[in-house]
Amino acid sequence: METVEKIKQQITENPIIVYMKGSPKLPSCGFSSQVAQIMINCGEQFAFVDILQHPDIRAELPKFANWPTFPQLWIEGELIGGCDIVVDMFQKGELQPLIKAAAAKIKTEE
Ligand SMILES: N[C@@H](CCC(=O)N[C@@H](CS)C(=O)NCC(=O)O)C(=O)O
Ligand code: FES
Repeated sequence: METVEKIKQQITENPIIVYMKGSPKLPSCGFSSQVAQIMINCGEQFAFVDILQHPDIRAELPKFANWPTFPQLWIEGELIGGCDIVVDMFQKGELQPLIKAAAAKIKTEE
């Protein structure tokens, strides 16, 4: 499958997905670690892709997303942002409702 198709499939099939360096349990970069910690804190399941294991996605996603860096949080097929934005939204209490709403939809669909 073409990389862009793979990305589209991932963001469609996973209502909450983080593209990051390393894994939530073992992040390979402080920015990815911060976002993973916040996601864990929100208490809902989320998917992740370790872009260090997927150089094709690392190369293609920034073009597709029009966002140059990692991590990237995507909710329901839309880019929410990187580390700065996620931290800011979390601190303002704006992230949790988004996560909860997306997670609630997953639970209803099951
Ligand atoms: N200010 C950024 C910090 C993230 C960042 O600068 N990421 C860099 C270093 S980890 C990056 O992804 N560079 C491109 C790459 O490594 O492919 C944010 O809010 O997400
Ligand atoms: S890997 Fe060096 S700043 Fe993220």
